[in-house]
Amino acid sequence: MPVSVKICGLSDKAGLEAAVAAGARYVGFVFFPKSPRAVTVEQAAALALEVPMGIAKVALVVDADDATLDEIVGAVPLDMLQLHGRETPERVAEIRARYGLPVMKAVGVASKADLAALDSYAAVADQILVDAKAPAGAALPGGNGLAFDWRLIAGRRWPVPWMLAGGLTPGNLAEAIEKTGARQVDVSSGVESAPGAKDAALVAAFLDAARG
Ligand SMILES: O=C(O)c1ccccc1NCC(=O)[C@H](O)[C@H](O)COP(=O)(O)O
Repeated sequence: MPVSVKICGLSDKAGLEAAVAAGARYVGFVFFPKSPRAVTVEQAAALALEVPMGIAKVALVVDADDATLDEIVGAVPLDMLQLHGRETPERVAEIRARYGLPVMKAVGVASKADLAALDSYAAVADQILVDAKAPAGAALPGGNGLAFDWRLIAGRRWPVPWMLAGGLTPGNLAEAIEKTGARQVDVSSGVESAPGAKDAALVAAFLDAARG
């Protein structure tokens, strides 16, 4: 079975077209103003209209309040919310109930101590994103192009679908899949020529690597 790919941090039509042409299963829009990949609600709404049926449109938010989420969900046709901040399991459940959209909770992993959180979130979210933990003081809570030690999650499984993220590239994807058993993967920096600029050739190479 092929590995499903999410291309995150799409902010222009060219990047989106590259992800669609290459065969991405999910496309992600980042609603975090400090990010080089940030989109406005208007930009995301326009991009979302270009996404063919069958490709899930994911809004990535960081500790968003209800007013912010109301605005995004009201304007952008979405298939999933990705929570990439310090949202508690209770807040995850609240957002899921309020918007009626599947919710994927990102959990940062740097050491064994971080693994318990994956179980807690897997009990309330529709999917979990197993990502590298952002370094202390990092400007961004994700999208830093850093990998974690994949051996930490080797053989681990959760009761919901999960995605592997963090520092994936066309060059290391095969090893990451082999070591973790991931059936879904998420990438942003590893398919960019500069922060925020998706590179069509790298996107295609990443999807090729996912197909094995
Ligand atoms: O990409 C961002 O700028 C970003 C900002 C704030 C929170 C999360 C962000 N990105 C998350 C991702 O793109 C991915 O879900 C994941 O962290 C993998 O990123 P990368 O290591 O760059 O492939």
